[in-house]
Amino acid sequence: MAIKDLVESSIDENTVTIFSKSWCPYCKASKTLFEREFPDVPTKILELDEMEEGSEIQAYLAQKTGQRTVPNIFVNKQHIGGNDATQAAFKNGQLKTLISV
Ligand SMILES: N[C@@H](CCC(=O)N[C@@H](CS)C(=O)NCC(=O)O)C(=O)O
Repeated sequence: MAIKDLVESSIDENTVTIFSKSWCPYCKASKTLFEREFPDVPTKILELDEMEEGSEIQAYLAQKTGQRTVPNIFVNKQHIGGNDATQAAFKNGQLKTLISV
């Protein structure tokens, strides 16, 4: 599958999509937040460091979102951003609202 299709289908087919790296502490914090607060919400986690196409996916995401770092998180097809943005969106209630859409 082309990189663009892989990324776009992941975003389209899951309520929450987290582009992550397995060793990344910010990614761990975001994954823990979704596991704890939204355990029943369909969530796709792609560990880019464990995928052959990981670097290409990261490059495509940078082009698509302007964000080069992981985690790079989407909720209901909307780009949220990294861990800082995700934690802030949780605290102010936006994350719950977006998930419920
Ligand atoms: N403030 C960012 C920090 C993200 C960050 O620094 N991520 C590191 C990994 S822990 C990263 O993406 N480094 C570049 C890379 O791995 O290519 C956030 O909240 O998401």
